[in-house]
Amino acid sequence: MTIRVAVLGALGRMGREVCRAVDNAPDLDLVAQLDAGDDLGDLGGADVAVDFTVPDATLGNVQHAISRGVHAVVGTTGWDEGRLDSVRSALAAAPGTGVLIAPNFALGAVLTMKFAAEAARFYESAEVVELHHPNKVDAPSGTAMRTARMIAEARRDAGLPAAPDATESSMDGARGADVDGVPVHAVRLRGLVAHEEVLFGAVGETLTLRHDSFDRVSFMPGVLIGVRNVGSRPGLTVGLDHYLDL
Ligand SMILES: NC(=O)C1=CN([C@@H]2O[C@H](COP(=O)(O)OP(=O)(O)OC[C@H]3O[C@@H](n4cnc5c(N)ncnc54)[C@H](OP(=O)(O)O)[C@@H]3O)[C@@H](O)[C@H]2O)C=CC1
Ligand SMILES: O=C(O)C1=N[C@H](C(=O)O)C[C@H](O)C1
Repeated sequence: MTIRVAVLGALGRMGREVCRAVDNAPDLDLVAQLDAGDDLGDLGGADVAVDFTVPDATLGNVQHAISRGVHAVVGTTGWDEGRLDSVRSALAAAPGTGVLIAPNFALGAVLTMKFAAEAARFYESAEVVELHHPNKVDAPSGTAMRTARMIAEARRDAGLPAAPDATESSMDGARGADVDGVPVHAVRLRGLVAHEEVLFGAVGETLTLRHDSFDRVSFMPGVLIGVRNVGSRPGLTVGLDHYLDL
């Protein structure tokens, strides 16, 4: 059966790539390409809406899709617990509808988060460095924030104390953003696409996990997994790892 797909943010860097990937998939039909200022209407009669827009717009877009019984696959960043709760409330009135929100659709990035969560309990120190193209509007990246939160949760579960840090005075920002107790540093550099390093330290050793997306095509296999499966996963799912049974 063909799945009809609407792309929101279709003129953006990710949206253009998603339109190409959907166009090239024999089992998918690209029925709507919508961008800022467009009336979302009935989303072109889509079964699934894919959202790569901006943090300020994505919640409204998802609520619009849910209100029409259209499943949603969302890569846009800027989600916090309050916004996720709004999605859950909207879904309560549309029990058959599925929403997948994933901060990163690159398989290597999903694995990096998983490996980071596994490694966290063995190390005294952990920090995250994310590196992106300079047109990115948010910092830290959604991926880095999720990685930091997964590390923090694993550290708490293992009963680890705060990582040692004797810094008494520093310039603003020098120690990065504090995400659930894990320092997260953001680099913006021409030439980059999307990259992340997770640094772990213990006495006498370090472990570095690194993932690089050199091209936005790297996100497409994950997006298509989302599009093909969201219809059979009602409710809200956060993270592509759940669709991969990791
Ligand atoms: N989960 C993942 O794997 C990935 C997630 N991302 C995230 O995806 C998002 C988009 O990234 P990127 O493509 O680089 O950004 P872009 O700025 O290139 O694209 C966003 C597009 O959305 C449009 N837009 C703005 N508001 C609306 C609206 N209300 N409805 C429809 N379209 C709208 C923008 O139009 P205009 O420019 O006119 O405002 C623009 O064309 C970011 O949050 C980014 O972090 C990025 C890569 C991978
Ligand atoms: O804006 C981007 O480019 C990216 N955004 C996502 C994020 O904030 O984590 C995913 C990836 O890092 C690329």
